[in-house]
Amino acid sequence: MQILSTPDAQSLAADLPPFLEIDRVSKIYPTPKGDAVVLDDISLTVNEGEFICVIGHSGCGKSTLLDMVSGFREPTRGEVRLQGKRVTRPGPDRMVVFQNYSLLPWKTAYENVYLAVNAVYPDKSKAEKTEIVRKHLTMVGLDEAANKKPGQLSGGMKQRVSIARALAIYPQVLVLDEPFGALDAITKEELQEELLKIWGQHTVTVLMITHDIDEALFLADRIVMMTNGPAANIGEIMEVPFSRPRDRAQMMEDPHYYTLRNQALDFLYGRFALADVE
Ligand SMILES: Nc1ncnc2c1ncn2[C@@H]1O[C@H](COP(=O)(O)OP(=O)(O)OP(=O)(O)O)[C@@H](O)[C@H]1O
Repeated sequence: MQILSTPDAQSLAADLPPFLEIDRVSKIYPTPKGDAVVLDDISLTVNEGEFICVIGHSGCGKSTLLDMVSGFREPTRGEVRLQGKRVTRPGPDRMVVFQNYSLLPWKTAYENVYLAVNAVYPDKSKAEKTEIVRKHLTMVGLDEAANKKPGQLSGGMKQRVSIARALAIYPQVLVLDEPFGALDAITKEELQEELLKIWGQHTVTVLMITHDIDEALFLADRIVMMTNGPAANIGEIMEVPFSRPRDRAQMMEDPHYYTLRNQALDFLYGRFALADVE
């Protein structure tokens, strides 16, 4: 506040590009039956440090959209910019956590994280890299399991390793593609709380796909609700007004919670319900 009160600082802030911009992005896949327009003219601006959840029916193009932020796919039209710089390929400033963990099965939890840190920070000393790995495994509560391989870990523990690995790179943006979709309800709630704690400690902007409205309401600052494909777009953006740190029980006692929940349900199962498929 103080800093922005000087005219110079004000004009500096005004000159800065938005943190993350999805600017009139469309994605068209060529198919044997002709071009398939999956996403049509999507625009979204995300502030630094925001937590965004994206919801929408299966196949509407959520992964395609976030893949264009992570750089795994290129927009057919439009562009994604991070701090004014066009995204054209994956990079360590944007880390992704998938539902299926994608850990190397023959490496321990420690080694999985170390490999990523070593690949991005080859010039750091071994002691520094070890410190980063240890710190992030501790952060996700995995000190004890550091020397176990993925096959010896539960689904929740594997996802903790994936999150530690992504954050150990110190990305600016963390893309989470249904990270808790395969977990049981209790583990999922535990990991949601840990994710919020970690997000509070790191300066990281999160974009997360979920099918779970309660998860989105608990985690997000804004929920981006997508219309159905083909040619999907953003149908509505819901601001989630609950203060942080959030307390799940307290939130669920707030009548406003149910108003928002019903609004999201109405969007998905009323206005944008999927037609019955034969
Ligand atoms: N490489 C590709 N070529 C052609 N079509 C594709 C390709 N990749 C994805 N699609 C199609 O694009 C559409 C959107 O897929 P996408 O995986 O982005 O959806 P989604 O909303 O993430 O789905 P889900 O919630 O089931 O993961 C789907 O109809 C899918 O079949």
